[in-house]
Amino acid sequence: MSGTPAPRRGVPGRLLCHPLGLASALVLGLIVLAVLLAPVLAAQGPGASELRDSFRGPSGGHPFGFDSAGRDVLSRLLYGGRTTLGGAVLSVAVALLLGVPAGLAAGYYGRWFDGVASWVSDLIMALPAMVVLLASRAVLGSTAWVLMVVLGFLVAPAFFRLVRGIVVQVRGELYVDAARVSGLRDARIISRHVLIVVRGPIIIQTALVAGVAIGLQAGLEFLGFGGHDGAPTWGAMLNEAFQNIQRAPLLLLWPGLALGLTSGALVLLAAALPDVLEGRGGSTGRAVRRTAEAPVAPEPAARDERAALLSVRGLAVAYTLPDGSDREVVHGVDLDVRPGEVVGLVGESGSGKTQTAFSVLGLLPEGGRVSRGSVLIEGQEVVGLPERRHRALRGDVVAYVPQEPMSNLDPAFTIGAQLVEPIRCKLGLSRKEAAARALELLRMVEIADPERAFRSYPHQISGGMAQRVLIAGAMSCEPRLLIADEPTTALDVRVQAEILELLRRLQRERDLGVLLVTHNLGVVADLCDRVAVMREGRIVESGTAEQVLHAPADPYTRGLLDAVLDHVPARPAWRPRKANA
Ligand SMILES: Nc1ncnc2c1ncn2[C@@H]1O[C@H](COP(=O)(O)OP(=O)(O)OP(=O)(O)O)[C@@H](O)[C@H]1O
Repeated sequence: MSGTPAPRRGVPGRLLCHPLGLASALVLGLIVLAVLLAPVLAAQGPGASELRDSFRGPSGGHPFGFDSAGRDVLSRLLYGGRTTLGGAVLSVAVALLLGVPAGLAAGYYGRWFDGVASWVSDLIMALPAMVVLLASRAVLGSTAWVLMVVLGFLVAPAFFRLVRGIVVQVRGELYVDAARVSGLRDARIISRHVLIVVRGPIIIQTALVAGVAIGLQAGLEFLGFGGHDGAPTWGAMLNEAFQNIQRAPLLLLWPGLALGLTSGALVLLAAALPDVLEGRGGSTGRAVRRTAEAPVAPEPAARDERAALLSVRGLAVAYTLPDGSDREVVHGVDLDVRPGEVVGLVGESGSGKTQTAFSVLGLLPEGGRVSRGSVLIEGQEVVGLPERRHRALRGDVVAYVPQEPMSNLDPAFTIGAQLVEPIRCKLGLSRKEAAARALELLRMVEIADPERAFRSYPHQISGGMAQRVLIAGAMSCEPRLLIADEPTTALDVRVQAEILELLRRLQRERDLGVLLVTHNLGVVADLCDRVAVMREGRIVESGTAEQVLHAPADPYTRGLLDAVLDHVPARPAWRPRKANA
């Protein structure tokens, strides 16, 4: 293995490199610090009032002036922040305590607990939060902290759903099975393998829920239902200021600003956290995960021979293992796809086909990176390309059709919603235009009733239809290169043939270049112009489909072809042992 991986920054380091994350964290940090230091920073106590100071404007020691009762506005803002932010922290804590363990247990164990917990969660989510809060105020009394606990209870399903959804996916991962097989207890598996996956989304959700909690709490207080027994809060200050809006409109500004800044900073922080937690974005080190080394420039002579659409030279992919060492899984792959050409990448399981395809897409899993080599897409080097620019290529120039259609569709959204969103995002169309385009795409992939499919959820359609939907999604931005990773493996034979026919038609009509990852030599013979055979991370043979399938040069390719069962005679019918004797 050549080269050492660049050191990976920690989360604080990555936050410092992310302008949006840094700005929002700074604003939040300053607000929290000011609120915590209220006794030091405030000119007087929050309740200290002098009637002769009523509505007095800003002055030296009182930069925000005085309210209707002659109380210092800045002091009340600082002390009020303690109650407002404290209430949000309490709500979030209750929501985390209820939602996360329940989501972990429901997702991991499933069965009756999942059914009951999901039902309760749906029920709570269906309740109108403001009405429940008003009703609980009437029943439980007007203590604000009690209301915040109720609010935590109401937002707990947000955590439950998030955690459960992720855990259900993780539960089926091979590494979780392996941990089970190796005898690890459930608690250990959850803490070691599952929590690590959900912690990022939980942190992001926490920032969002805190913003919602602050907004709801302020809304209640603004309506006069807060119940902090005279203690200042930003919502109550808004309420008081609103009553005097004619006399001193400026009084509305300060609590409004405090609420707006805090909620805005929380939302922006939540938007930045995915990049920060996954090590994307930022001004430096953004491609650390994917490319630890500067790409090796291709030889000038080789560059001339490189294909116009996709050209891979000397590609190596390495993973950093938990003990810090590196394991190279793809060792110097060369591959070309020209416009209008279908290239099959074949090889047995584990030979490195998917890793090669993911390197082109810039989607290597966590821990994996292109350790050397070059990948040109339409002449543009993508090894070392910042994630933002690589993302721009995905969909527009290169699209991907995955292996398991069902698990690649989000069960929570209709097919239409899942097609429309990326179309809007990538093509900048309005919702209506994007919906029309999605229907056109569904028609293009020969779905019999496109309107119905558009309205359906993934569980309401068949596997073959789901694969057509994914092909429709892949074609939405008219890509020039399609990477299809075992697109028919999960389907029955008849549907396989239909999907292959569809791919063939689209490829021909649009002059698409296709990289078809497969272990099925029948599919290769059916569809591919050229074939590259992979074994243990290396291309052992490549050539036209005719050459490779009919006159294989490498013993490994011959072995693969010999393993095809076409000419093997069927076993004789089973007969009872007695009859055999
Ligand atoms: N996240 C990972 N961490 C470490 N090694 C990995 C990881 N993912 C894949 N590998 C290794 O990379 C090698 C190539 O895997 P790859 O998924 O590319 O195989 P494949 O040829 O696509 O097989 P299949 O047809 O089964 O998908 C395998 O040895 C695998 O163990």
